[in-house]
Amino acid sequence: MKKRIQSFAHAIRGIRDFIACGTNAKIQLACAALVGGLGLALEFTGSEWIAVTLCAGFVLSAEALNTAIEELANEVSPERKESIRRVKDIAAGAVLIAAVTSLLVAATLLYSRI
Ligand SMILES: Nc1ncnc2c1ncn2[C@@H]1O[C@H](COP(=O)(O)OP(=O)(O)OP(=O)(O)O)[C@@H](O)[C@H]1O
Repeated sequence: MKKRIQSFAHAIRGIRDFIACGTNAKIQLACAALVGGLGLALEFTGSEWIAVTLCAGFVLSAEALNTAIEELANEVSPERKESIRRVKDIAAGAVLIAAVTSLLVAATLLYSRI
């Protein structure tokens, strides 16, 4: 049980590091707060809240993994390498996929309200 609690504490510390060192994380959290405010103003339904919560979690998780991969890549290979470029670009691509998907969901939600 102590081990489980420790793992949880490590994960919380990881989230704190992610927010502290990443500008993108702060921007994405601000966007999530904005969408939350919009949801309150527009009185989102239960399924609309589920959709926006999943999207926010999806983007933030992708960004956290991207940040972890960048940190690891910088540590393992500070010199420029084609393989590291690919790794970093693919990880950044994952964030872009999550962000574009979320924007499409947001656009669909807002369109359905017009
Ligand atoms: N060691 C390297 N070898 C080759 N290319 C690299 C290397 N480091 C970075 N790059 C290239 O520069 C880009 C930007 O890398 P950088 O580490 O600066 O990320 P970043 O600007 O913090 O990116 P993000 O905006 O995704 O957080 C990478 O996507 C990659 O194309």
